[in-house]
Amino acid sequence: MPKVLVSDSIDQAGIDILSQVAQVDVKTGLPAEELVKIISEYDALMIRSGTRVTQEIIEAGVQLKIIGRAGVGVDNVDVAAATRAGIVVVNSPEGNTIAAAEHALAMMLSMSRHIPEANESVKSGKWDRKKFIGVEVYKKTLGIVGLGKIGSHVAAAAKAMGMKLLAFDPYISQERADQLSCRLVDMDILLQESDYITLHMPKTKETYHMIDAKAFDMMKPTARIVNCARGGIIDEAALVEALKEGKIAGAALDVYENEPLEADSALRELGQKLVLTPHLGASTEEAQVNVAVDVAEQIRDVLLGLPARSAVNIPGLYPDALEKLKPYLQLAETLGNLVSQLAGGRVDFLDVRLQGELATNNSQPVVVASLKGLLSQALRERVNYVNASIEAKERGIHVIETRDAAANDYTGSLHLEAKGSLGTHSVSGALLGDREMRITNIDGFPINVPPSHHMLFTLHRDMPGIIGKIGSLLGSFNVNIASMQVGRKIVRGEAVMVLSIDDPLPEGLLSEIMKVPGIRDAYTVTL
Ligand SMILES: NC(=O)c1ccc[n+]([C@@H]2O[C@H](COP(=O)([O-])OP(=O)(O)OC[C@H]3O[C@@H](n4cnc5c(N)ncnc54)[C@H](O)[C@@H]3O)[C@@H](O)[C@H]2O)c1
Ligand SMILES: O=C(O)CC[C@@H](O)C(=O)O
Repeated sequence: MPKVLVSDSIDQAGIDILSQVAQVDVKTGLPAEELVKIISEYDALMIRSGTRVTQEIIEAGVQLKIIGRAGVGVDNVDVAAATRAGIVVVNSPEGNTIAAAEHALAMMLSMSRHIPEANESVKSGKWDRKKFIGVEVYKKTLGIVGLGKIGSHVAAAAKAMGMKLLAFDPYISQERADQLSCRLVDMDILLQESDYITLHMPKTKETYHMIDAKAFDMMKPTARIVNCARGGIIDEAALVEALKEGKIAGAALDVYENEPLEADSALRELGQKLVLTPHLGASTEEAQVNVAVDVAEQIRDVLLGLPARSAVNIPGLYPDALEKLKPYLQLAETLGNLVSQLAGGRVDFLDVRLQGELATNNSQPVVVASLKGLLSQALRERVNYVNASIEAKERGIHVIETRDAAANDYTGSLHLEAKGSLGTHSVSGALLGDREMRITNIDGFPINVPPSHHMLFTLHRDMPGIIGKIGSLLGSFNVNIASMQVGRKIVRGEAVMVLSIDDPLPEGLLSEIMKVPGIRDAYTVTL
């Protein structure tokens, strides 16, 4: 039975799903050194934001097949290292959207009405009403940075509260912004015109310290900022200064550069102007069930050999889409493997031509499968759907993808051309009746053969007697021919012969074949 380690607290609904297929060990709060020591026993790791999955942990996880992040942000996982190691990383992109959006709104309102301090004051026996005069959000301008899933929900709710909306998101269309009633502006305008600013983008090189001293200088002295996205987007030292100097009126933070927030952080000293919560954006009962179930189901599926629907490092596929694509994936792997054996050496360019229905659907996995097949000769079981693209890139293989939606004789077909150190070779293939694979072309010669485990290909001159000679030669070495086909472009010109044979060619037979008059080349392939 596979083993799953759950290293952060996860809703029981997720544990129940995992327990159907695996032994589940829940060990929360492990120090990194301890995790490195035990991870080699596990096939899957399930985390929230509390565990940092470093390269060291990934390298120690020799059995790991999947890392599941019960939440959105995977910035606590070294995804590049996981990809290199062929480990799928999955998340739950939508499970906590509403929870995080509602938390941002709650922060905005509680900051505006001094709810944390008023609550503390009443509980300490006071009845102070003058101290807690707040401000309304109605008719105020809200600047939303990052108009993705959470930002969009915030926009809809804020609009309903009567706020005017600005948005900055370099990757969002004008049309989407219009749908959400947001005026798409550049960041400087958003900083200058907003009464409230709420951050909902990922932490990237681009967004790290995006809100720095310069940004605070541009903001209104009455402005308030909320960060329920990621620590590090706001420069905390600059925020402390901006609040102390009255450059802005208030801030509310759920996330921090270092979590847990240091006990002596200057942020803890800022009183009423700053509302702090300990990364609670996703902490609702509903969201915790959503993310736990979403990620546990994906871990279960991957352990059962099925694909994950929200993998961040491979193209995700829903089961029905996969069911349709599966025979093509097999075809692509077979053709990739075949063309690499025909190429016989280093491949520098792989031209992947998708035709018919393959050109119109989400066929990125077919390209990945072609690369997996191509690299399988060199890397064997080390190459998989997760790392095939990265391995190809690291080997300097340029992939050119072309699509032609016009159907030929088949509903969908695939053509691979490999250019390498020993020349150029190409293969085409298609499916017969949805499932049966056919090789339909080799190096420009039309054929129609099912791939088989052992195959012999010859390039020869199309002339009488040659097929008989090859047949007798194989018979004299006791090699049984399962099927044989010849493909030619013109009569008595060049031709290819493709033989499916029951066993590998015995030693010495290939050189005998090469001696047959008219044979230009001969090679064996194992698929
Ligand atoms: N506090 C929490 O507990 C909590 C919970 C859930 C999500 N989050 C965080 O909230 C953030 C948003 O999550 P989401 O689900 O909405 O993600 P999303 O991918 O749906 O949206 C992110 C948006 O940010 C935009 N963006 C990227 N770079 C940008 C840039 N330089 N400037 C402006 N916009 C940029 C993207 O175009 C996208 O529209 C993430 O950082 C996520 O980790 C936090
Ligand atoms: O695990 C959590 O509670 C936080 C999750 C949140 O930060 C996310 O990115 O989904």
